[in-house]
Amino acid sequence: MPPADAAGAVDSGAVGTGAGDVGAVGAGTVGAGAVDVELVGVSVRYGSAKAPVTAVEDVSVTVAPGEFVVLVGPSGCGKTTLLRLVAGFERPAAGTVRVHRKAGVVFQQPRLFPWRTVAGNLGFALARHGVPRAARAARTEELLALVGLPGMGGRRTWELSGGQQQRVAIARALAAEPQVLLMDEPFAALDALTRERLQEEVRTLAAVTGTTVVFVTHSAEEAVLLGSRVLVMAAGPGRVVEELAVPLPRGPGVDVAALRGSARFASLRADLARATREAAA
Ligand SMILES: Nc1ncnc2c1ncn2[C@@H]1O[C@H](COP(=O)(O)OP(=O)(O)OP(=O)(O)O)[C@@H](O)[C@H]1O
Repeated sequence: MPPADAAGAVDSGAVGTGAGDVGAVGAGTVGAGAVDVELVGVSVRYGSAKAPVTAVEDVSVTVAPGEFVVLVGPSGCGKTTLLRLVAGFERPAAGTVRVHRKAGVVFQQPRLFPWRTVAGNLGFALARHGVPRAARAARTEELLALVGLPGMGGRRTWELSGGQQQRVAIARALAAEPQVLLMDEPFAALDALTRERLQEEVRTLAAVTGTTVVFVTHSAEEAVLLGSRVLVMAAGPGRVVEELAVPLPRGPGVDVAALRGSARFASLRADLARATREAAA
């Protein structure tokens, strides 16, 4: 992801358009049929005209409001490329990308401003989002409470653990009140315990707030735990080859530890592992 996006938020309903596509969609509206994200026949090419690399080819995906869609697949199959398209950081060579509501991005690395405090980082994002100065302190506290860091606004970012920094990055993305959260392997750099905690928090947060999430991971366990739907991709060129619905319970009352240990969870994870093995073959 480009450093220019260090603040981690996409300010408007991002729309990438390619050759022969249709027009833009404004932020803050939900299109007919209640779709938040639409990719139709999308291809992305990198490289030069003489030596093009087709990163993804003819991908069509729709994401409904409140869905938690996870992209999995082997390295190089185009997961990040699809997320970057939705974020508006890439333009398709063919096909259409429409994002009907405001999107925010969380990267693998927190990318916080080290010269600002935690509150300073969030205040910057709130200011960019147009929140008046007088309202920023209260909103900062609300965001910190939401990600499990109440009262931590005065801390320097380099005083925080990796997990705490990533929580701040999630709070920063939430500062713009996105209805669509785009998360690119956000927990990949964290230790196993912190990762599990944040998985549970994001799972609950998405269910409670109704936020739509598109999430990239390499982990079948993470995909099944978080996703209401998992899209399995294959490489060469990148494409979606299988889709798995995950009918597991969600929301604040769910015992996620028990869920992880359940036979149903194990069976879904095995189904996904088989599908990703086949995709990589
Ligand atoms: N800026 C770029 N220039 C040239 N090729 C690129 C660029 N970005 C990605 N690619 C190529 O596009 C393809 C898809 O890359 P992408 O990063 O989307 O895959 P990925 O599934 O997210 O991979 P990983 O799981 O390793 O992060 C790869 O072949 C990659 O080498």
